[in-house]
Amino acid sequence: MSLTTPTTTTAATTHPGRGGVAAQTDARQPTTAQLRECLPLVSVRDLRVAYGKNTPVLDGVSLELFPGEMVALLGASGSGKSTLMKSLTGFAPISGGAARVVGYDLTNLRRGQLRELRSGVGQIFQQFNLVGRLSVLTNVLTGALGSSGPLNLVGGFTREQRVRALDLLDRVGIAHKAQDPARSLSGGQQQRVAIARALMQNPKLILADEPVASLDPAMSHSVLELLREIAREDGIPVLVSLHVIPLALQHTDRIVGLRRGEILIADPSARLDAAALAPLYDGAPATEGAQ
Ligand SMILES: Nc1ncnc2c1ncn2[C@@H]1O[C@H](COP(=O)(O)OP(=O)(O)OP(=O)(O)O)[C@@H](O)[C@H]1O
Repeated sequence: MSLTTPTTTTAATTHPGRGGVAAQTDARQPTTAQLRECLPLVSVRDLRVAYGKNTPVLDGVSLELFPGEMVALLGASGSGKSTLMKSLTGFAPISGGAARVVGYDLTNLRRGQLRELRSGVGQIFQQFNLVGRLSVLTNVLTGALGSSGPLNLVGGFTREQRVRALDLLDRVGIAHKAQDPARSLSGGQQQRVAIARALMQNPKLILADEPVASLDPAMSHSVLELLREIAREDGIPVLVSLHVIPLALQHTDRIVGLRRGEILIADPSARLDAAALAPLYDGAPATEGAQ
């Protein structure tokens, strides 16, 4: 199926948080059923992660991510959200279960495959992780290093890479800042640079660990909208951990809720509300947030 030319309407475009406006369907978006026809790009079964000899941080977690969907990972502090994200790129120790990520079997990687896997996964972090003294353009270009080798930063990037990086900056709305040092940008702009850098990798999957935790409400909405647009237009699944429930309800297709290392909730966002998500936080409404 083509994710760029779907013809039917979808309930996955519901935005329950937008002033109570009734769901609008968008004929350009793929339906959930269409997405499910694709093979999952992430398939995790009964995943168990334990640091050393400690009690497992994740125990029996199963999860699939399909092309084009944006999925929120919710849960109280310490529930295992970052650990789950890290485990998908081999940064957390898997001690049981099965995990297949963008075609690689994480429990049975051959030599060199971990680097290949990581180069196919775009990662977005709360603190943007840009090199502040380097230009915005160079920061985006560094996204190409995983596939073309570290010497390129010294030897220079190709004209094609520069054109692509500028196109990506245009796409995220900050091409006019291309030559500015990254540190001179606002937090929201820096996160857009980080997203452009991730796209420079030609990722098959994007993992965004609390990408809006340092941003004001308006910026949070616009960054999440950008990520959702990328998921849909490029067919890239985006897994995003969030602490603000209304943002998750408004901007994602599905919500996966962790409590103490186990999945408690896994439902389309349109079928959930703050009350349904309260058990993730042992009933405390602390994370409903004001955004
Ligand atoms: N490298 C590590 N070594 C040992 N324990 C760890 C390590 N990383 C995380 N943990 C533990 O794993 C548990 C889950 O942590 P994790 O960071 O995944 O939670 P989280 O849901 O992302 O939390 P937060 O929302 O606060 O970021 C915590 O008890 C934490 O102390």
